[in-house]
Amino acid sequence: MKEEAGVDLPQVLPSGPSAFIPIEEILEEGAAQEVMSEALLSEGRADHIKMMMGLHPTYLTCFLRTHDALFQLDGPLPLSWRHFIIILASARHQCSYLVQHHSSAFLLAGGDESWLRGLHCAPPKIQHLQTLNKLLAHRPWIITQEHIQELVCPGAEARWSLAELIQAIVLMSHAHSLASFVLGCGVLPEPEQSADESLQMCSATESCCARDKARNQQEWSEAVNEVKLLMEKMMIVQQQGEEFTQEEMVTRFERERTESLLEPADVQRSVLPDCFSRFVVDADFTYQDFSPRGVQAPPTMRAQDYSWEDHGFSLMNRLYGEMAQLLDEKFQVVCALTYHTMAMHSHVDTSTLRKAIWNYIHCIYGIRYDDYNYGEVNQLLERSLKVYVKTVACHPEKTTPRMYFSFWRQFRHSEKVHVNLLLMEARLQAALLYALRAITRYMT
Ligand SMILES: CC(C)C[C@H](N)C(=O)O
Repeated sequence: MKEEAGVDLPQVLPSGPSAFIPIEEILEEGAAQEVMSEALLSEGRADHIKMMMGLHPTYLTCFLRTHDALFQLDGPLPLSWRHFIIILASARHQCSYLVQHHSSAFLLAGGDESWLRGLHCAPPKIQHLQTLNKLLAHRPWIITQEHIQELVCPGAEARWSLAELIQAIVLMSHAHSLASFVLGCGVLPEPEQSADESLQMCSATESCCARDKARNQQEWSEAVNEVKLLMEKMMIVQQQGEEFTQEEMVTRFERERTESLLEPADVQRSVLPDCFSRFVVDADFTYQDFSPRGVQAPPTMRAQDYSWEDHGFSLMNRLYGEMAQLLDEKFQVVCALTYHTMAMHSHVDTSTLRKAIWNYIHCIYGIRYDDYNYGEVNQLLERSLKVYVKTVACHPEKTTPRMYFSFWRQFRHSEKVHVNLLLMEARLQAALLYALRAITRYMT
């Protein structure tokens, strides 16, 4: 952690949408946008998540379409159930923002108050989702057709129809990845929510705040050089015409993956507060599996064998057509999102960098692209960025202000939020791919 020691953390922000980003910066970049004004007009105010996403209006429009479809349109599951499923999913990542928001929405939708006492008070049918919830959140590659069968097979007590199940799967994965966004961007509770959790987070920020201002000058010029260096590397990567053997490509993928597994993980276990533990079964189950021989890597899924474009989309299109289209559009928008900027530079082609981030997240989830050279991930993503990305994608509850401020010190906050958008969508797609693959196997 030596390289992080010199990071200056800004003064604590007492209020606003994020503990990491000054409110002025969010308003300046986001508030003028049309989508934000629409949200303000229709609901009287924009919530913190929307304010943060409002930094990227094209994405926000698309996100809201999916979000509205999940909670407004007809569908097999009653509205109160949908909110309850979100509570179960976000509790796995200790995301109090989402748990609180959806607890209120659950009651507003006519949900039975007693369910909020804990999972054991909900009907057995919902309780049966807990294994899938756990696997989707932490180790989706383990999901098999048997998990699907247990829930949908005709003999099963409190059986799930495939249409219901696919909706539940989308809700759970949506919540897990949104929890990554909330915790990765330091989103603060809404004024009406109780602030306990985030207060803890703020005091952590505060405690490592006071630093000597004079040193900033020198750090800034170092940071400026880092951007230049990164842009040079991007040019080199773009011009590289080198061909590698398939073995070499696989080795490079494995190298990245092994390194990512060795990043400091959440070995320290803390006791789960009751507001989450009542919705969580097997709280010790997380991304990493520490077997007696060390850390176990997820098995590889080759994108050529199962990809969103060629397989996942068409299956989802059959089972939950409208959602397949919306998700597809959201994936395309997030992957194409660019302003051609890099910190203080403009007119830059950032595609290699954005692709490296996306592919790194899929790599952490065991998904390998045959035609991608993972050496690029190594060249373009600095270590502190990798630590942040892995933490937010796999253990978002462990994100600290220090991690947020350590990477890309010279970049704009909106660019770090951009990283979070890539991160949450890549994570969502990875989880969906494994679940859909299991459904395909169940159906054939
Ligand atoms: C994540 C960032 C490096 C993205 C960059 N600002 C762009 O417009 O493409």
